[in-house]
Amino acid sequence: MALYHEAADILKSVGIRNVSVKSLVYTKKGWKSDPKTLFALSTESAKWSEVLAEVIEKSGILKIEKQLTPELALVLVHDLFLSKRGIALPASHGLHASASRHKVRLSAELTKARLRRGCASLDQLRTEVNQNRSGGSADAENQKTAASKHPRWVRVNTLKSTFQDQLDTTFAEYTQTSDIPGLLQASHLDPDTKYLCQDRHVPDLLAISPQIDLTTTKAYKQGQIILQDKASCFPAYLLNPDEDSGDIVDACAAPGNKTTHTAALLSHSGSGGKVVACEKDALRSLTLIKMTRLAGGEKIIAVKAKQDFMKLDPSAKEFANVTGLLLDPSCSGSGIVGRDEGGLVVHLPSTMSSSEDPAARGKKRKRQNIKSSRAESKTTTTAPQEEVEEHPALAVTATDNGDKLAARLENLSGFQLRLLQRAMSFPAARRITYSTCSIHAEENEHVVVKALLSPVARERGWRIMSRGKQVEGMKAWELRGWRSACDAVLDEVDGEIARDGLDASEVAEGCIRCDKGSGEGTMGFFVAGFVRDAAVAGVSDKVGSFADNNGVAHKEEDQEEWNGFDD
Ligand SMILES: C[S@@+](CC[C@H](N)C(=O)[O-])C[C@H]1O[C@@H](n2cnc3c(N)ncnc32)[C@H](O)[C@@H]1O
Repeated sequence: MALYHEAADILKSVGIRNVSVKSLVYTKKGWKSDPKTLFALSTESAKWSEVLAEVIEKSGILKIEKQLTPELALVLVHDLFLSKRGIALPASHGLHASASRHKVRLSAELTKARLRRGCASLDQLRTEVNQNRSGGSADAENQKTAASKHPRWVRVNTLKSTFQDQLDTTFAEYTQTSDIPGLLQASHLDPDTKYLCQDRHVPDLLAISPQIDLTTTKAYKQGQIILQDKASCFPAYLLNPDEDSGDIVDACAAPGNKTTHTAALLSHSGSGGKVVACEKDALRSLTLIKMTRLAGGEKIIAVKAKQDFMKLDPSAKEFANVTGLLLDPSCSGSGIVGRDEGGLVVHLPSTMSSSEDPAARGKKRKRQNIKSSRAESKTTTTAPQEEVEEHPALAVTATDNGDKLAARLENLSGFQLRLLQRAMSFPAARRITYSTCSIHAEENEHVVVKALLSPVARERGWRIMSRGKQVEGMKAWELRGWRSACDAVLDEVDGEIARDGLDASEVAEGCIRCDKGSGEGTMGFFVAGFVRDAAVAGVSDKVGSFADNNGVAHKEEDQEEWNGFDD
């Protein structure tokens, strides 16, 4: 029966790829299981995962039942104890047996987990779980701490509403708090009261108590509010469209959070410019179109669906008025913490690594996705609630060893650098923002410095947008780029290429970082801005190929297909 395998796949995606259960179940066609049943099992198992992960881990069944991935164990154990009908498979089925033959041991662990949480009965535990208050053990407490550091971020979509309107309607019953730690503490102590906090850096942004689900509200359904992590709002805000802006290209746009944010800012700038939103992936292009419509952005956003940004011709007439570009390419996703958009966190029981268990290594598994899940699912993650969909195939995982990680990061940063250099070749461009939801310097400061040293940047006069020239909220943001990471690239190229007056500390100070798990309540993120003078913009260029740092020309056809991790 496919139900358990499919639910396990969904939990894996929620945990690793930061996609919501709802969008996974209802946007993908071809599930063998009934979508309603699949949604219910996945959601309930995720809700119970904090308790069940503890139960499964302590029972040790993953060491015995090699065919069980942590996700499969979660959904089976969920139904074994918590579903009225039990496991919906014949008792003789292998999956049924792999869980039920450990029923006594699992049941004992469930009782202990319940007692650790001070619950006299399973019904009481159920109430606690439903109220998202099931933390109890040290492990669970650690995981809960991570989750509780993330409020739910809400951007008011000013294409459709105003901040004040939303305060007066959707958030009328909320109690205001002055900062994020205050919001999280109040939400923890008093989970029945709704709290909010107006953001002090980004306009039209607010944080609310993590346990609140806004996806059922009218404002959410009508696109008046968008669930978007604070850090993810930085790129459009840093780009700072003003009355002199022309058009803005969003190079890697889907699902469209930053596109619609840019469109809102541009429309209020009074410039009359439009946003050209480019997305290579066909399926994600559909999401982008949907989000554009929902956000009321059809008039100002021109979607280029299934369009590879590298294949645009920057010198084409249609881009003659492009003064800004927002580049938010696929990345390792190492800054993402994986919470479902409905507020769900998937906690997975840990298991032996393949190196500890040679028998598990070469064992042929029936399904490709199950093959990789054991290793990958060792991470338990919590996360932002924005609309996200990813291609996780090449995402960096917690289990990547040093060499593998370095190779992946090198591959990714090469791709990111090529996109950035291409952005720099738009003739009338004066501002670019480059961002990733990665914490790795290779994808961040290294790309920035290499881009600044590249021929296209030098010929066209691109500089880092210094902190002093940034929009107020970004200037005020304290966490900046890593100077040592900028130095590392400059030291490497020293002697080969002149530094061209690049000052590592100025570049690092211009870069903006967000730490996941900090008191700011954001995911891990990086953004940098590039500027050049209006007088320099307009210089024509030989487009279609440009030299990299080593003088090697990259032609469009050379651009490697990349399916990294996309937020
Ligand atoms: C990090 S996501 C963008 C998230 C988006 N900016 C948002 O905030 O909603 C990266 C996106 O870039 C797309 N992409 C990757 N390479 C591309 C390329 N060469 N041209 C256009 N889109 C590309 C991916 O398919 C993915 O949808």
